[in-house]
Amino acid sequence: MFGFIGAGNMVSALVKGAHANGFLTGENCLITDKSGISGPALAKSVAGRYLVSNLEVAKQSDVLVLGVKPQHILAVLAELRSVLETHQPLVISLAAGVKLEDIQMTAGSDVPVLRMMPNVNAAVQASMTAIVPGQNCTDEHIELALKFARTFGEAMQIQESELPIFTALAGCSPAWIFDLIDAFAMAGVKYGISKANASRIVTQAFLGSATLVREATETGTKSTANLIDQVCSPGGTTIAGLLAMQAAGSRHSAVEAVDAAVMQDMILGKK
Ligand SMILES: NC(=O)C1=CN([C@@H]2O[C@H](COP(=O)(O)OP(=O)(O)OC[C@H]3O[C@@H](n4cnc5c(N)ncnc54)[C@H](OP(=O)(O)O)[C@@H]3O)[C@@H](O)[C@H]2O)C=CC1
Ligand SMILES: O=C(O)[C@@H]1CCC=N1
Repeated sequence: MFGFIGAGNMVSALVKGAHANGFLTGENCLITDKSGISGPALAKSVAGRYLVSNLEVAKQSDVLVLGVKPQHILAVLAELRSVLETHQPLVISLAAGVKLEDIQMTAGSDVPVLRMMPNVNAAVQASMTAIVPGQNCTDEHIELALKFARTFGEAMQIQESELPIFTALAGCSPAWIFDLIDAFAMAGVKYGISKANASRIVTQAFLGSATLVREATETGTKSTANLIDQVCSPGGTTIAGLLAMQAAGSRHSAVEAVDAAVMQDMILGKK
C-alpha cells in the first residue's frame, strides 16, 4: 500500500503519472492532506482512498510518501514517530533541503527512510527523479523506490551531497523552462502572433530540441555545441540572435539561477 501525506503540486503530479502507468490504482493508494480539499479531489481522480488522518495513512502504508513543504516535514514525522517505529514503512521524503540525518532522527533510528527528488513533469511521466537511500534501506527498498519513480519518468540513485545540484537541475528547472517558453512566446506576441499560437510554436521547438539533444548525446553522434553550429548559418539570423542572447547574459543567468537554488537548498536544510 502506498500512502501520500500531502496532496499538493508535487504529489498530484507524481500520483497522476504513476496512475497513468497503472502502478497506482484504487487498491493501493491512500491520500491525506491538511485542509480536506486537495486530498479528496486527488483521491477521486485516481480512484484512490482519502483518509482524514496522517496516522491512519501511516498505519496502513508499506510506503509512505511525505509531500509536505520542507518547513513542515519534521513536525509531521514527529507526529508519526511511534507508528513509524512500530510499522516500519519505507518513508520517502520529497522535501528539498531537509537532510536524511534530520529525517532519520525524527522518524526513529530503525525506520527505513529515503529522499526522493522528482519534478512536476511526473504528471506526464517525464520526470527526472533522484533517490538517496538512508542507512536502513535494503536493496529491496531501493529497487522498489526506483521502480515506483520509473512509473512517472526516469530515475537514478545519487549521493546526498549531489542532491542540491540535482534539485536545481531537475526539480527547479521546469519552472525556469516554463518561464523561458513564456518569454519567447511574449516575443511572438510583440510581433503580432497570438499568445496561444506563439506558445504552441515555442513549445514544439523546446520539445524537438530536447529530443534531438537526447538522441545526439545518447548515440554520441553530436554534442550540444555541434547542434548549435548546425543551426547557425554564417551571416544568418540565428547567430545574430544567439550572440544578442549571450550578450544579454543568457549563459550567466542559467548559472546564477542554479547558484541561487543551491543556496536556498542549504538554507532550507538549516531550518
Ligand atoms: N512543487 C515541485 O515542483 C516540487 C516539490 N518538491 C517537494 O515536494 C514537497 C511538496 O511541495 P508542493 O507539492 O509544491 O507543495 P504544496 O504546498 O502544493 O503541497 C503541500 C501539501 O502538504 C499538505 N500538508 C501541509 N501540512 C500538512 C500536515 N500537517 N498534514 C498533512 N498534509 C499537510 C497540504 O495540504 P492542503 O492541500 O490541505 O493545504 C498540501 O496538500 C516539498 O517538500 C517540496 O520541496 C520536490 C520536487 C518538486
Ligand atoms: O521550489 C522548491 O523548493 C521545490 C523543490 C524543487 C522544486 N520545487
